[in-house]
Amino acid sequence: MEQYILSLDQGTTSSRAIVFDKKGSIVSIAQKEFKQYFPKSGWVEHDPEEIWSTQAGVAAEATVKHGLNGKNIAAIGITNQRETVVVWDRNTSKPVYNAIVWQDKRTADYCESLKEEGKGKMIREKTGLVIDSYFSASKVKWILDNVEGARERAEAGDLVLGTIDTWIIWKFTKGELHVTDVTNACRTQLFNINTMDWDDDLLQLFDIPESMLPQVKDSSEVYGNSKTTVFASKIPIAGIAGDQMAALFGQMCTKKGMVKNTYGTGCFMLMNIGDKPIISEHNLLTTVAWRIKGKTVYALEGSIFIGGAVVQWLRDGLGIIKRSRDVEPLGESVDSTEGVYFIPAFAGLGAPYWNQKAKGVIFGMTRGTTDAHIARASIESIAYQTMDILTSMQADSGLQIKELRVDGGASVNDTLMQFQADILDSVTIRPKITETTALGAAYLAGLAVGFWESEEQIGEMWQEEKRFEPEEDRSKVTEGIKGWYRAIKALEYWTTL
Ligand SMILES: Nc1ncnc2c1ncn2[C@@H]1O[C@H](COP(=O)(O)OP(=O)(O)O)[C@@H](O)[C@H]1O
Ligand SMILES: O=P(O)(O)OC[C@H](O)CO
Repeated sequence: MEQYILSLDQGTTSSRAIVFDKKGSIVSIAQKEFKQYFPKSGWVEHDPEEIWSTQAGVAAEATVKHGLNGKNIAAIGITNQRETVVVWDRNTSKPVYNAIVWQDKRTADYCESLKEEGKGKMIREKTGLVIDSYFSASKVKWILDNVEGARERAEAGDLVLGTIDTWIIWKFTKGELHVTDVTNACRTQLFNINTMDWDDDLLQLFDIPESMLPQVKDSSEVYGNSKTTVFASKIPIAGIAGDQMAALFGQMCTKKGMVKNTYGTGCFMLMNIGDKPIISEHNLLTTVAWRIKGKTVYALEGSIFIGGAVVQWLRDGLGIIKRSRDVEPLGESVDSTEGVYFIPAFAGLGAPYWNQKAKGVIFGMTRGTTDAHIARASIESIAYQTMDILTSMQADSGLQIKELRVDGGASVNDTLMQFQADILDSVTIRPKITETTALGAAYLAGLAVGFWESEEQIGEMWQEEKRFEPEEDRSKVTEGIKGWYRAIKALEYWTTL
């Protein structure tokens, strides 16, 4: 009976399931969006039961669609939106509150107070992270402090916590497994990336009982078998990774110095830095990329808040394009931006600037500026922001980047990809399969059950679709970069006035 790997990709706005064959090709996809809850300004929640029902639904749909059943599935790999956290009762499996999503800012003041108490250095050294409401720890503390009876129940050992991978596996195994992997654990802000274990000081600081924590596993191993009615047969669950780390693996960035950038709504860039964590001096995060057979690989990570979203703004805010893809011919209709720079800091500036007060600005307009120049400057802004992160990564790691692997919705834009190659002076490569997140989780699961034999074998399957070589004449590019830094400086100055 033909065998496949089923990859479950539980994202921020939708649950997806993709079936991969032995060649690493997609044979079937199913996707379902679910509801976003915004109970107050800055709060973002998901219903954990809906996360589970949509995920289970698409898992069955993707399998059946291709005429398969559970017996055709050699293993399940799971990848997920990171940091989002659920607290539930270990006896009834009922969540005590909605999942608090990574974007949720309700604990921002509490996090500020930790900074003021001078906890930043200790937390950075232990976790590789900055203090921020983005991570799970302060969210769990909020639930324990604000949901009636939660703290008592947690202290009595009745409540458990989990990132979304943990929640899905709990549901898939009917509460038999309470596990996570190192990539998800390291985004909770409770996990020490040096000792690779939960950290007592951090548990004490955030006031979270140890009994709530899942067991931390490798990213590729057989954790247990599925036990639900979704599939009649038992299927090994054999791979787990947070979505950005799964994408790094799916892009086969398995050697030190390899980098991927995902161009979605925002952009997430990760660089493989090998087997030792480097604490960033340029405001990047240090994170675990994966652990396979006990061997840990670390990554530096930088995120851009507004990436492809700038194109959505051109479409929905300015109304100068009808569909996202129209940005490309519009931007291509002029040879250059003619000195126009757009910094789309709609939600402040992320790494490496971390300027919360920054707002979007357009500099350098003349009477001759048209929608085409603005469109071109928008595309260039995505590439310039990416350059800023890569520059920091190179400085932190001492490694010179020769190629960038790309994926995500905006990576289909050839103008953007060529410009990216030009300003980085690095080859930019788009793979044949841009579903790299799901692919990474499939690879991790497939490796654990012997569906694929080795990383080397997988590396041979990985195929590029198109490569963009950098412009040889550097003069125009250098001028352009200088202008970007002037624009950034001007914006930073403006936020201090
Ligand atoms: N041709 C294009 N050029 C530039 N950006 C694009 C293009 N097509 C889609 N996008 C952008 O890609 C983003 C969607 O990418 P996707 O990977 O699906 O994002 P996410 O996973 O964050 O939802 C949108 O912000 C959209 O504006
Ligand atoms: O679900 P995505 O693709 O928006 O990814 C979310 C990230 O994991 C948040 O850190």
